[in-house]
Amino acid sequence: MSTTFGLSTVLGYPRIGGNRELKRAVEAYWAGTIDEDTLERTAATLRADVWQTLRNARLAAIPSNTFSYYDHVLDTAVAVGATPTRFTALGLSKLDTYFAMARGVDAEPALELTKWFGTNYHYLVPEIGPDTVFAADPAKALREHAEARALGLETRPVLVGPATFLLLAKGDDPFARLDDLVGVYAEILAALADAGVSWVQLDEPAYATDRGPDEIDALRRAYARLGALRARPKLFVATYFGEIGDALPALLDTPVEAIGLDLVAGPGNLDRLAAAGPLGGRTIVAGLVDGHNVWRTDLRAAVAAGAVVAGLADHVAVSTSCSLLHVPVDLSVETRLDPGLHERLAFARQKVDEVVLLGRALRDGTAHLPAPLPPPPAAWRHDEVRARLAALTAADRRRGDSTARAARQQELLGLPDLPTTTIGSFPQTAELRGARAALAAGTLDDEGYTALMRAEVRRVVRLQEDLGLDVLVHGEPERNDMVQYFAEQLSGFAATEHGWVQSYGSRCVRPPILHGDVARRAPMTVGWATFAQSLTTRPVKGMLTGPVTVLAWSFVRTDQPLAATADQVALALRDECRDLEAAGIRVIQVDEPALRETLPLRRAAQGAYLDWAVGAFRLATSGVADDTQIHTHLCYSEFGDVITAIDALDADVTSIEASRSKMEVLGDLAAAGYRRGVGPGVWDIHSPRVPSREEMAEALRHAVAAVPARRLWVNPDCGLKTRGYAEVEASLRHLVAAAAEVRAG
Ligand SMILES: Nc1nc2c(c(=O)[nH]1)N[C@@H](CNc1ccc(C(=O)N[C@@H](CCC(=O)N[C@@H](CCC(=O)N[C@@H](CCC(=O)O)C(=O)O)C(=O)O)C(=O)O)cc1)CN2
Ligand code: MET
Ligand SMILES: [Zn+2]
Repeated sequence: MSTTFGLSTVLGYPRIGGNRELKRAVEAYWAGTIDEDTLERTAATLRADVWQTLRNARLAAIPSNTFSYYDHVLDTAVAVGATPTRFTALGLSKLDTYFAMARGVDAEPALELTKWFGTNYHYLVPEIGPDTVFAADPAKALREHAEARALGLETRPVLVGPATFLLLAKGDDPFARLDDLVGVYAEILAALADAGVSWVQLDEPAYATDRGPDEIDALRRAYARLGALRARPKLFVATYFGEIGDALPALLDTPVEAIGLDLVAGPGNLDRLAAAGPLGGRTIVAGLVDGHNVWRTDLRAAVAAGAVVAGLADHVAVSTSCSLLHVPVDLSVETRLDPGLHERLAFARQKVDEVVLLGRALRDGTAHLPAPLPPPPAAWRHDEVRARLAALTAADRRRGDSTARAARQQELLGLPDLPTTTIGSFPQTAELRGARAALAAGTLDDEGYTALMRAEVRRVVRLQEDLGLDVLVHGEPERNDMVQYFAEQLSGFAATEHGWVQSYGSRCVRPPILHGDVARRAPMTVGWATFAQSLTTRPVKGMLTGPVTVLAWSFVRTDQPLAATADQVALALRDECRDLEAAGIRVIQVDEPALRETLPLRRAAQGAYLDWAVGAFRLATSGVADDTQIHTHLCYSEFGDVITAIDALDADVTSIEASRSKMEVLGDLAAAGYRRGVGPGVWDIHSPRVPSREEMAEALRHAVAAVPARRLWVNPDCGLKTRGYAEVEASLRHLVAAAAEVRAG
């Protein structure tokens, strides 16, 4: 059994498989077409593949327990016995109880799903209260460790650390339960030690966000206590996603044997380490390879940073900045990427090689490092876009007075109080996805594809007219994804063929790669919007994705400030808005669901971010006349921290996720002086449940108490693409009826 840490490691690796095998297996299990054994066999194969890949790459220290059927925070909840009684009471098998927490069942809504720090990964929020009875259940970690051992590998089990686990939980003061929870972690550590585990990784990324002195003290106490256990594995506390400030000296006060620092998102961690004084024989695990972006590492700069760490610590290991969960699996299968781009990229598999290379370079010197990259291709530069950006003035981000705009728009649109609408997408059926796959495979031509999509738009418009919705959408059938669709049409972006990344549970995305200056080649959505508008006399909402969200859900260039890149995207969208307006579209929605997601974790950096984020949105939307109504849509977050920014977007109408938080956001908006149109979602579209007319009417009555009816819109929480038609029709029928009922008073 090795007791040194090893020269190189990764904090985690993608678990979905190179071809999304996990998605297919899990969805098949849910559909009842495979049984638990078959699912379990697929999962074991995927785990073995990952371990063998890491071993073959000669990675020194290999993690385990990084696999998950749905989410690693949920796995940790299970490991500490924190399954809420409302789920244990269902009397299901262990696996089905797990999936019930993740997805809900008829009788019980799922745990809340929310953003994992600043990423597009979503975790399930543990529900912890004074009555939660913690109990150690190390079965999964033990099993994975044993599986790897059977392959001849000694691995390091990974768990979310106790402090971060509670800081992510919701309920009645979860953090007050830290002492109890640490007791359970002690039992888990003892069980792992019994099985011969020599190192455990406990992840504490919550300390990259602002934490008070009490929370930092609590971290110190927790690890002092775990460190004092007699029979335990060595402890590696991994932090990531930024600078951890005072949490570093706190951890150094404890006996933990290794500390991981993100030196990509948190370069200041290096100064902090230098100021920390003697490191007492500890291993510092230097996160030098970016786990959250796809660019190849500047190996010479990374070795230099690693050498600084080596000068401070007795032992250094090289690692990724965070888990590789957030990047695609393997670049080598991308055969259609431009060679000038391909050579600049590293996906998870390639990043493992970089980590190994860096570990060796720190030990043996830099003689064997590959040559540095040539400068980026000249064709990535777009001088016209740069000149346009340089010529912008404040007036380009300003529209007329919003109250006057609202009056003018109402005159033209003639909508009732409590107008009804949807957020954009209608169900992405197997037929639609199949048609897109056939188009890509060359078995369906452009004309055939367009005809199928138009037929779908026609169907969706008729359905909305039949349901009696007031502002219609075309349904987005032609979009594979709300970001990728635009990226595929803009210059400056590349799309991958297989570059899937887990977003939540079995749902994946293929984030495009934004490598050069962004420019619009041609209108991107006008044909679809005008086709839909030609089918109805009701207004059809044009549908675009905003600059912040395009950046957040892409892999973005790092050679210029994000603000500049966002403005380039905004200019392309500005032109699109104008073209939609010129084509007779009177309402345009520019979605910004990621506005809150990319808010910097530290308050000190938030103001500057919100300035450029709001500025880019306004640049995109201020080119239209005052009588064109601009909507925006926000979801997947708590919006308390960004309410002022929402107002500053200067959209005429904001639809916002609200059904699970019981319309709380309306009070926040009113308090911040928000006087624009608002559509708090009345239907939680993340669940297959069909809400009744009564419950939506009830939510609306709540809402009219906070917002006058003429400013209140009625809509679901988000788009309907992941739902089926049966639920969508029934729910929308109830939604329209609820609006009519509340309108009638
Ligand atoms: N980028 C992004 N991030 C987001 C969201 C979002 O919409 N987009 N929404 C929030 C929640 N996250 C989500 C992430 C993914 C999905 C989602 O539905 N993903 C789909 C894939 C969407 C897609 O890319 N579809 C493609 C490819 C579909 C596909 O799998 N095709 C089959 C073949 C088609 C067939 O015969 O069925 C294949 O490639 O094997 C298309 O429609 O063209 C999935 O995992 O199933 C939903 C929400 C937050 N973050
Ligand atoms: C994640 S926000 C989704 C907005 C988009 N217009 C849709 O309806 O799908
Ligand atoms: Zn949404």
